[in-house]
Amino acid sequence: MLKEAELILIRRKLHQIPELALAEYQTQKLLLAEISKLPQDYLEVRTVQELPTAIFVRVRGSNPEKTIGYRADMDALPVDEQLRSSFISQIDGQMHACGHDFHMTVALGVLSHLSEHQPRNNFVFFFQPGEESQNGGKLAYDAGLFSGDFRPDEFFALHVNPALPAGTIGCNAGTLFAGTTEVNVDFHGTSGHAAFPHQANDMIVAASQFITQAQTIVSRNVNPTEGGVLSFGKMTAGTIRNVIAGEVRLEGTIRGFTQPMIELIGHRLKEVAAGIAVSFNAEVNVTLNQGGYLPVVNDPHTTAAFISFMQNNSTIQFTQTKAAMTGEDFGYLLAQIPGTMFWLGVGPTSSLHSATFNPNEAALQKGVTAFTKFIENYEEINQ
Ligand SMILES: CC(=O)N[C@@H](CCC[C@H](N)C(=O)O)C(=O)O
Repeated sequence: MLKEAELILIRRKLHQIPELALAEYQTQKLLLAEISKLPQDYLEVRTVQELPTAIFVRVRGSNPEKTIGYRADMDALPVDEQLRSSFISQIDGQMHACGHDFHMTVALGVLSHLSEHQPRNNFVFFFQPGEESQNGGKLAYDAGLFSGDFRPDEFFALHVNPALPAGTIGCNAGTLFAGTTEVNVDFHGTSGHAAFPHQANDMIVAASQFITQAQTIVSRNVNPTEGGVLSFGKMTAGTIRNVIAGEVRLEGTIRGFTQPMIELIGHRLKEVAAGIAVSFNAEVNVTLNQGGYLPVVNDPHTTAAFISFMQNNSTIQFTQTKAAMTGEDFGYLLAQIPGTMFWLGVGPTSSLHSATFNPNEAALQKGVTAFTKFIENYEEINQ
């Protein structure tokens, strides 16, 4: 079984090679190398053409009644790391700022335990490309990659949480994460000389009005007791200070805890865009893409068992959480296969997706131990 120092080393190696969605080639190579070092007696490792950077590992149970799935996402973000360490990202402008290096390492730790202690049930580990975008979980499911021996009856996954102390497990029944929809808004007007605005159609002004009006959707259209989010994280416009920009693109995300809420925000966004198009005599196109980012809804049965175990184990710090506006394409998998997503505390550190996100490595071993203990107990109570 991987020791704590080995887990930390693997995490640091992964941290140095953060790759974007569906391009996790070095990451896959490193994981395959680590998996090949484990006892192979009960393992079957699979890579597939349909999702080339994914890895599936099946652990054959001794007396199986079901197959338990465990998913760890692999991709990183286009964030320029601002930390100083001996294991800083070696890929310019890319960083594991969402903790997926932790997710993969904990999965390897659990897998290494099971490779030495054959479980009663079968397990399928899914190292998943493309969580931050491209919905790799949905791609895998829709391509039929969870079929036959590789079909889990239940699915588990974790996400690191900088607001919880390192090693603390957090979870709640029902909705854990919001559903999200990626939104692009393209403005088409007419460029021109900065000195002759009356001869151009300035899309920076139109987009600015649009953003301001769009902010009233959450404050005026969303029921405050239900909540919703509309954030634009990227705006692309212009080339130089003295040329009026005729084209602008906004890229953002819509979040809500229910599908109707996500649809309401998307619908109002289109109405605001139509109004801006009329008032600026411009073309404004809104594109929405939800993909697999459905709300993450924890199954009552698996989640009750998970919470009960974590709450009643004196060696584990557990906290009940509330639904968060983070998104996850694990929501798509949980809509097909019942299961539980939970938080692993890695704090204190700065927020997920920040360039100074520096999760506490003490959480690695604690995460592995908590989940392996849960599995042992889960197999006993389900005999
Ligand atoms: C845990 C986490 O941070 N997940 C991402 C998921 C991205 C969803 C999608 N690409 C979108 O932006 O809508 C998140 O940003 O919450």
